[in-house]
Amino acid sequence: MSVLTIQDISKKFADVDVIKHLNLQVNEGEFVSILGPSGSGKSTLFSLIGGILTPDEGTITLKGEKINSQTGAVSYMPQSPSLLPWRNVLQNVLLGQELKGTKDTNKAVEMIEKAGLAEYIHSYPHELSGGMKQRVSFIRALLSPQPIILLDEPFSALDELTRLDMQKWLLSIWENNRRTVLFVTHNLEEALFLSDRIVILSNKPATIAAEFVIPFARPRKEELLLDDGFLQWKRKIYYELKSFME
Ligand SMILES: Nc1ncnc2c1ncn2[C@@H]1O[C@H](COP(=O)(O)OP(=O)(O)OP(=O)(O)O)[C@@H](O)[C@H]1O
Repeated sequence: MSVLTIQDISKKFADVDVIKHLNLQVNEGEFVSILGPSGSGKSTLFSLIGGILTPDEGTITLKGEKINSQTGAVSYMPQSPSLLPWRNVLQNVLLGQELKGTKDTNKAVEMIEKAGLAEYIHSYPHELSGGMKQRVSFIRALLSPQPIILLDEPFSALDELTRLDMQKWLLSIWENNRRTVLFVTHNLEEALFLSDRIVILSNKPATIAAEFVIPFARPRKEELLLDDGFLQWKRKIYYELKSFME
């Protein structure tokens, strides 16, 4: 069943077409990644879905309801963790639920413990590392009641090893929860490792240039990254991406 349906949306800034006639559907429990050249309109697309921007044309529908220009309908995790500095870890995790009037402290505590952050539950953001802040931010998104989570390059600021740790962690948490996720990344390997489906945006004006259903079984383990099948897929999508950058 489709959770998010984007129908024929277009967006211009001044006279420049940034998104043109873009169609995309995300199904219940699916993990879909969006890959595209820099400046192709990935963040603009997220701002449209999040209601921060209004499309010039087209419709964005969430579970059958039109959400053009509507903020708060989706759960959003930005590139840098936007934790409130005056709230501790538990209070930050509960924020998304509080805004929607549904608070489940026990579940929040359980998730924080599962994330290996039990001893930091009453710590403040300035006492956490970058990876820890991202975990808190992701748990908050995961526990928010909206039907879809948008993740905008959540690991881009992390070093390579922390990034791999975070990918493995996110995957294990997600495979146990199966929330519907739309994920933006520049990193092809990351998209392949995490996703059920990868969508490639064309250069500006952005439209869906190609789409791949990723067949690797779940749960996925780190060893997959070295598997021949994985490398073949990486090559295939790499050439597809490259053809849009030339
Ligand atoms: N508010 C705005 N006003 C004018 N132009 C804008 C605005 N926001 C974005 N753009 C332009 O729209 C295009 C797409 O930008 P966007 O940030 O969505 O791309 P992106 O794919 O997320 O880029 P990156 O991968 O580098 O983060 C760019 O050419 C950008 O300059």
